[in-house]
Amino acid sequence: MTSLPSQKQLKDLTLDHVSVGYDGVAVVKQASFQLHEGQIGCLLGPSGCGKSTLLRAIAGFEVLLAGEIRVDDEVISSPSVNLNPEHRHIGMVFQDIALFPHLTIAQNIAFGLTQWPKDAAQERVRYLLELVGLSGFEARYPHSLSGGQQQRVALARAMAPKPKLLLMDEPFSGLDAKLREELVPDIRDILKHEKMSALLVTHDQMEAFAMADQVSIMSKGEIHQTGSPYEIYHCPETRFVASFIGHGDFLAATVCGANCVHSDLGTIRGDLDHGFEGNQQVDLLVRPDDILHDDDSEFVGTIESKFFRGSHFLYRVRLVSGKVVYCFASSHHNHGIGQEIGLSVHLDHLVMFARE
Ligand SMILES: Nc1ncnc2c1ncn2[C@@H]1O[C@H](COP(=O)(O)OP(=O)(O)OP(=O)(O)O)[C@@H](O)[C@H]1O
Repeated sequence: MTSLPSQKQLKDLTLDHVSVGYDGVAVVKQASFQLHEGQIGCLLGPSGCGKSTLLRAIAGFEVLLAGEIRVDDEVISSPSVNLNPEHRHIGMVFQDIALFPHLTIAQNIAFGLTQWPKDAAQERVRYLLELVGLSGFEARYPHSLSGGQQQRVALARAMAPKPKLLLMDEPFSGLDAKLREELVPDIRDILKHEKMSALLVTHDQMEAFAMADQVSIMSKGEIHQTGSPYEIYHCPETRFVASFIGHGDFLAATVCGANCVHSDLGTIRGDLDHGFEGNQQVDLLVRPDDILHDDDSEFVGTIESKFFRGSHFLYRVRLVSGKVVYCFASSHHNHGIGQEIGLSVHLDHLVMFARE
């Protein structure tokens, strides 16, 4: 596979205390993060938290109420600057794909290449068709392609003019789960092969983790944390991040010494780097994979409901204290609702927050 000479690539996208809103009311507040050359970033958060609004502001479709957006050292958006979207060299891929139905696949991909010499445009289309695995489809029309194939064409079309940055708004949400699972790593590989900087919007954490180098977690218009998927999962900085990612629950606990807490599920040990003091009341983060079904444990709970997940069950268990936690158990251990099971907690690193 040959690569055409690349044009000037993005060094840094910087969002500096960006506020965006409608009718003067901010729905994105003081958002800051940086995306570096060749990185894939992701805005992840629940519906209505402001992800698309922020993406639209980066694309130039919304005027900022406050803050700055910079590409390299150039301010492209601020309350007094709004560089025209066409001059930002930013490509976009949307959930609804929106290919031109009356154009062939090759014509769709060539759509943004009208300024290119004919030969170079044809070579670019040929290269991209090969890159997205659709060589031989050039003369077909969009309606004759599957949803996944159409989304590959949409990606090729957005990448064709070699934008500095690619913005992707829920690009996989119209596709079924199986197709999504195949397409997400493929698209990541394509972006990485092209060294394309990209920013994805999604509310699906598995998609975010599979695709992105860096994830920004948003809630109610604010970015709570930006970090690698590993940092976000293992070192959540706010309660929201802790509970939003990976079904986190909190156990009431009391610090009982260096690297140890007492809880409803006994004494739990693990690295503790938050500087909490002895006897301090805390909420300890536990996830379903931290709590194991353990017949030998003296700590028991009552199964309130259960969900079959193939290789394992997810049990919802009420502890003696009344607190509800979730735990995984092998699907060979099939317990009934109302039954008591023993539980033990296994944590390497204690993530906790001072009790409010
Ligand atoms: N054109 C608009 N005019 C007024 N309010 C809007 C407009 N577009 C979005 N909003 C509001 O701004 C808030 C953020 O919306 P936004 O679409 O950015 O969220 P989101 O996180 O992308 O949500 P989803 O995942 O559901 O697409 C919501 O309360 C929404 O109702």
